[in-house]
Amino acid sequence: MASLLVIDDDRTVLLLVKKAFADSDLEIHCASDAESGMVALREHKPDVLLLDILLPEISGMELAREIRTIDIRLPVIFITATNDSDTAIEAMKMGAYDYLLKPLDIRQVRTLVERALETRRLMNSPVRLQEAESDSEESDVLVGRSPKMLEVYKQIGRVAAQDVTVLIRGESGSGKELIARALYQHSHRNGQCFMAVNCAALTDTLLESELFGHEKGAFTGADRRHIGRFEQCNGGTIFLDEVGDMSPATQSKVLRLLQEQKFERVGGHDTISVDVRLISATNRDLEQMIEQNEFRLDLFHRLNGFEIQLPPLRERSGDLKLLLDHFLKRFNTQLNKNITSISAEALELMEKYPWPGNIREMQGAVRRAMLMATGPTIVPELLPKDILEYLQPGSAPRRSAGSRSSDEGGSVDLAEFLDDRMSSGSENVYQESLQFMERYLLTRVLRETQGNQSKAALRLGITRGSLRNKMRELGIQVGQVVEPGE
Ligand SMILES: Nc1ncnc2c1ncn2[C@@H]1O[C@H](COP(=O)(O)OP(=O)(O)OP(=O)(O)O)[C@@H](O)[C@H]1O
Repeated sequence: MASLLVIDDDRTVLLLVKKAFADSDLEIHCASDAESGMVALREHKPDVLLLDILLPEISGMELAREIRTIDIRLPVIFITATNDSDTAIEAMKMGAYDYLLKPLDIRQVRTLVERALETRRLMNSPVRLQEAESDSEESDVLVGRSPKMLEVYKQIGRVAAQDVTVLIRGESGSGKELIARALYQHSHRNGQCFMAVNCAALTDTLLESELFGHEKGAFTGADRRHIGRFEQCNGGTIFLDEVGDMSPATQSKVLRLLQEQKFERVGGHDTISVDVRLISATNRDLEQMIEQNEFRLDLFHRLNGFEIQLPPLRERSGDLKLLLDHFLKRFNTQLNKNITSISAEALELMEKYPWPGNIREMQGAVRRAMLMATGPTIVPELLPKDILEYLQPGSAPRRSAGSRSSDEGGSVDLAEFLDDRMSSGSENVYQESLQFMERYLLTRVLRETQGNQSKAALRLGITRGSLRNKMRELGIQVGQVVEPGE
């Protein structure tokens, strides 16, 4: 379980932080002075530290320096009451993750701590190349021993320790982020920060500010100075995912950063120098984008100090079975299941399917099949429709009135459904569960009444109109069969 340590003598801060994470399972430890803070740090080994810059006996900055000798990767967020830029700059230069101004804003605390936790996770969970059979829960494993993946591993080994930019190319879901993390972990910067930014996930303005930061008042809503990722990650490694999605303005700024290691915050005049290694990734055809003037050729050359081409899953001969075993093992533990095998037919279908979404798609398919399985074996019916339809169009099993499936909400599957929603991080579990149960209830009663809606409404004790509305809302159709709809 992730944990947070707060070192601050101000009780209102401690209370606010506790309130901010009251609904989460984040473990929170508090200390009100440097000495007990150090004891708590050694004892609890937190993932993120919130540290008051003005402690009674020793300044937070000095304490942070000491802490870095114990855990150099610990993201430290300073809490300060003064909005003077010197303190902020000094803190950032020391390698602080970010800083928060008093009075604290609960949402800001939450967002920043969550981001810092994600950074910590990326830095700390090692990516192992799969050599042995063993699987450790703590690390992400790059599974695969196909000749093409062995070539990728060799390339990682060749380039990781060199301080050059790396461009990872490959289809969506093929593992580009895992490769970036493996490069980082095998580099000499592995004691420093690693941050991942998805360029496609943010609007142009937000991305520029996310990467380079902004000054207070730079644009509407910029109510304080924001330190960008490049500044936060000085000395470390930044992974720019979907790099083909940057606007021309951001492309120019990243180019200058790569040429001179310098930039200005949005709306700022000070030039900031940083030393960051850039790893980027894309699934887009950058050469074509260059021809169409959508991507800068000079930036392409700068990003492409070394290129790693990640093959799609369908070209990794033999790896599908290894990945399957890996996911079975992982999800059996996560879902508390005991699925031990896959039928020959289901394996054949999976081997023939081209997996356009690559490993991410396959991982999702295996997880879903395992959630739905009631026996120890994965059989074709448990695979997604796309896979069944690919080889035998029209063959995806229709769920007849007599069949039971988890989509129908069989009561025995409610626990599994909840497992799925909770582990997916859904924040709408109540509504989703109600719908799941309603779908089960309605399909079950309609089946009993052979699709007769008047009789079903009577049995349910609701009006025909309400039943019809509910059926429409839940996508339940009554024909020859009663189908729950997807
Ligand atoms: N070789 C592999 N072995 C085990 N798991 C893998 C492997 N490759 C990818 N995965 C898993 O598949 C999922 C997708 O991987 P990842 O996010 O690295 O892909 P990506 O290429 O960066 O995707 P996108 O293009 O959408 O950003 C992740 O959960 C990752 O852990």
